[in-house]
Amino acid sequence: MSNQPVLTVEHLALTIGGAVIIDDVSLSVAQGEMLGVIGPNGAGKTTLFNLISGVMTPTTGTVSLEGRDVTNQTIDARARAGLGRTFQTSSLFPALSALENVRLAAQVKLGGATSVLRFPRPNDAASTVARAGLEEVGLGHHSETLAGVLSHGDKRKLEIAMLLATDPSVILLDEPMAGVASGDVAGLSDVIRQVHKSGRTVLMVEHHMDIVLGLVDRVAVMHHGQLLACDTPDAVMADEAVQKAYLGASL
Ligand SMILES: Nc1ncnc2c1ncn2[C@@H]1O[C@H](COP(=O)(O)OP(=O)(O)OP(=O)(O)O)[C@@H](O)[C@H]1O
Repeated sequence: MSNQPVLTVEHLALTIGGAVIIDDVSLSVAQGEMLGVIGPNGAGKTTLFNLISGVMTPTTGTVSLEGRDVTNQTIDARARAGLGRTFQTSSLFPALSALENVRLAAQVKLGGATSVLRFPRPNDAASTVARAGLEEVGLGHHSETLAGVLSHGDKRKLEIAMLLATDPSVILLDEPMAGVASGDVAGLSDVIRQVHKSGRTVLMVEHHMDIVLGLVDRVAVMHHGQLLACDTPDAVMADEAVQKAYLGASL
């Protein structure tokens, strides 16, 4: 991990119909860092991801990627600049195989027409990238399995493989453990750990506190649209304001 910030948000704010959703949030994430984003329901975590990824435009403030202001850039332009994102809801094509799903994502990155071929040439560039992505998330043995019949845990891994096929330098994971059976959580967090270890910068919204605290370098705590704390897991756990935000629940 270097100290060079790869993602910076400064004085980010979003007001909708008079309601303040995000309130003056500033933070920066270093190259190769893994940052967890936690906070009670409705705290603004997903909205923060929406502002970073370009799904929403802030009322004020800026988002910069590798020192370049991308605040007014489209989602696609940010993706081309190296920002990748998963959503809380699944973004898979259930009737296509795991390999075909990742292959489509790879085709988008490689350029040219996207097409779904039942028998793609096995060694074209997109297939090669897709197979590597599936191997990286431990789904190599499921390449011909239809995405729709995979377990929730494997679907999440497949979404990560699709993201990897677009070769992002910064990855936003929005509640990757949502809906995943408890027995699959450890395997999925191993995959996320590996993705991070391979040098990518990762931001992750996650409600499973034990998972977050065990994976990340720092934790950002959102509360009522504000950034309450952003520090190491130990420092955040000891922070009184954070404890209060969780209504006295022990973290
Ligand atoms: N487009 C919108 N219009 C109006 N209010 C919105 C909009 N998007 C989000 N909000 C409100 O902003 C607040 C923050 O929502 P957000 O989904 O970012 O919270 P969250 O921390 O991700 O919550 P959760 O953990 O439940 O997913 C909520 O009160 C939500 O109702």
